[in-house]
Amino acid sequence: MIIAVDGPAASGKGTIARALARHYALPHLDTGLLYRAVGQALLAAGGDLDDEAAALAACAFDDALLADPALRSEAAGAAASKVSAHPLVRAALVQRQRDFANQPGGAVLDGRDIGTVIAPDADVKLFVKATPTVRARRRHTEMSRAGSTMSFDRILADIRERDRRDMMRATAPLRQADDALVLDTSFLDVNAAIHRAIDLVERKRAA
Ligand SMILES: Nc1ncnc2c1ncn2[C@@H]1O[C@H](COP(=O)(O)OP(=O)(O)OP(=O)(O)O)[C@@H](O)[C@H]1O
Ligand SMILES: Nc1ccn([C@@H]2O[C@H](COP(=O)(O)O)[C@@H](O)[C@H]2O)c(=O)n1
Repeated sequence: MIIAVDGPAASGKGTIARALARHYALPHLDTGLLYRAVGQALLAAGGDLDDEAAALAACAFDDALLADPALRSEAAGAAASKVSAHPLVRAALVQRQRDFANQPGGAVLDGRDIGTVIAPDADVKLFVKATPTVRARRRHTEMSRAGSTMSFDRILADIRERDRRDMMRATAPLRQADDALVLDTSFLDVNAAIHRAIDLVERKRAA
């Protein structure tokens, strides 16, 4: 079974994708990490995030980079959002993601274009969303716990900017697949969101 989980930043899609992978004993790929690694590799090489050729070269990053905790930072997310708009970068990362999705037994992938581009024939597609304010509050809590002093307002502005960039880009923009099931987590805690996701998968499988 292939499960595609898409949605905007801090909507909870990673939390849900990991839980679904555990529940169904499937491998999981956080595809955002790939774009974060490209951005990080490019910056480490002194490159410009707007330079598509340099960003393409950074797609050959060392996989050890995927374990770097620095990839989880807001700065890495913002860099990822910029390099991910380059069509050549997206093209360079497609096959790796499709191979992961199509492995025997299936997989869970989360990102922005899983249900629309990477795995358009996925058995189940979830589109996870929450209001920008709720997402910013979650991110603020997460970052404060990790020692960050970034203000709520700044995080909210970053989230809005990332949404705009991800939705407006020409290639593989963030959008809900026509056959995706929507899961709004704005008023659900983590456990309730996970239960709802499992329920949606079960209903889809039974249909
Ligand atoms: N339903 C929920 N209620 C409260 N907090 C949540 C909920 N879902 C996730 N969180 C928390 O919100 C933060 C963002 O969640 P998560 O990393 O799953 O989002 P994401 O959509 O994968 O983000 P990104 O796109 O940046 O990778 C985490 O700190 C997570 O623990
Ligand atoms: N399938 C994907 C996944 C991610 N991106 C871009 O990467 C940025 C970081 O993603 P996170 O999920 O780790 O927050 C995100 O803002 C997107 O620009 C993508 O384009 N496609």
